[in-house]
Amino acid sequence: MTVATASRGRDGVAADGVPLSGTRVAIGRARTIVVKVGSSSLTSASAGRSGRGLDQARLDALVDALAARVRAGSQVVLVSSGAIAAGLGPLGLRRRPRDLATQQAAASVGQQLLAQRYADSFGRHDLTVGQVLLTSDDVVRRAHYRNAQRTFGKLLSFGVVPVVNENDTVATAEIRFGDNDRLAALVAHCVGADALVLLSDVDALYTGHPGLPDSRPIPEVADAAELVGVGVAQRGSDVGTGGMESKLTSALTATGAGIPVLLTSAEQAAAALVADPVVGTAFAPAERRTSARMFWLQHAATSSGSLSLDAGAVAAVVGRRKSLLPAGITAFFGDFESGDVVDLLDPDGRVVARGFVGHDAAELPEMMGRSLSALPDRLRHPVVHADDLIAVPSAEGVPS
Ligand SMILES: Nc1ncnc2c1ncn2[C@@H]1O[C@H](COP(=O)(O)OP(=O)(O)O)[C@@H](O)[C@H]1O
Ligand SMILES: N[C@@H](CCC(=O)OP(=O)(O)O)C(=O)O
Repeated sequence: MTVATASRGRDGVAADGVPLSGTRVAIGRARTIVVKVGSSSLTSASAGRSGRGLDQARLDALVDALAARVRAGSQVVLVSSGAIAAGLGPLGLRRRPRDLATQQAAASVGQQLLAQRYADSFGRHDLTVGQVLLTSDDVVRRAHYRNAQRTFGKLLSFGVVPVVNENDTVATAEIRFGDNDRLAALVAHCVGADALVLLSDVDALYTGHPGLPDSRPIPEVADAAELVGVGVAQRGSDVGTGGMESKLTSALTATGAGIPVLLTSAEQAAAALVADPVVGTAFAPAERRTSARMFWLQHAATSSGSLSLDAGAVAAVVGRRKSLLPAGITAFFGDFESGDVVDLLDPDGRVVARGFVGHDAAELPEMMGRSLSALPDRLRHPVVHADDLIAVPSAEGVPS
């Protein structure tokens, strides 16, 4: 694994003379910044009556750092986990429940507490917060997405700090994000953020699990390819859900949309949110920003069906960015029409790309496995054109 110097944008020099990558300079100067904090960073064992509970000192320290950034002229959106963790104590639960109904009950109680704590804490800085609870429907459906975008815009124009969480209480298994790391990347895109800061209980991304003696922090990630070989544990902490894998997926989602990302611990929030942040791991934005249409296709849209590809078609579509031709399709599922969104599956059934399909499902039986030249004129065009296709990023190749 290489530990590269990510320096998209102009490099700089921190106050103490340390050279700063362009990514870090951009994060330090971001006008609109989305900050995500995980449950483990807002709770502690000592703060809870039975299990972990909301830790007011930790929450206040985070809010102080965010308020300083607002005072410095930035617009800040906070994506905060912690509703379920905050609800455990009041319900007499010792640990995070596994079943959805009890998680929802805990979130209902905990979100209320969390929102009140944030309102009080930001109030110390004369800042007003606005609660925004989202389900995946709010980003999957374009009209809802634009509605959320307008709401964020209005809140920010009033100088309000939006505090976002998943609407756990009403989200059913089907419409759940399940982890706020992904939600934070989508919110960053939605508000047109200039930077995303992911705050967790670990100070950086490490080459392996931070508990292992050989693991070393990675200061800069210039490209997703550098993550191959990095070891991540899939499970999160006892109170969180995501784990490091979901943070990497979130970081790659944001950088793919041209948004630089800083990953560090909530304890370093003050150092992460100043002008020249030297802490944590900085992920450089991709050189080419994904268009809003393709970002939506890649990360948010629900698919109407799927196409199974043979290995050659996967290599052509994902590796060489070619159009998907009927010869490489081995099966299809769903009743889609031309223009609908479909998932493209590799021979192991993993989603490797998504696209706007160019044919109705009813046309495919006649086309599958055949070359275009063997088809009648009306069917002689790609099943998914290269311009309508996007590979799905994953933190795969990142074994646990
Ligand atoms: N390669 C790695 N680098 C850093 N942390 C890792 C790595 N692999 C696993 N982790 C673990 O991921 C955890 C953070 O995930 P999680 O508990 O879900 O955080 P949060 O509640 O902040 O979302 C850390 O506590 C750390 O032990
Ligand atoms: N929406 C849930 C948090 C889910 C989640 O992603 O948690 P975490 O891994 O701590 O960021 C809650 O508020 O409890």
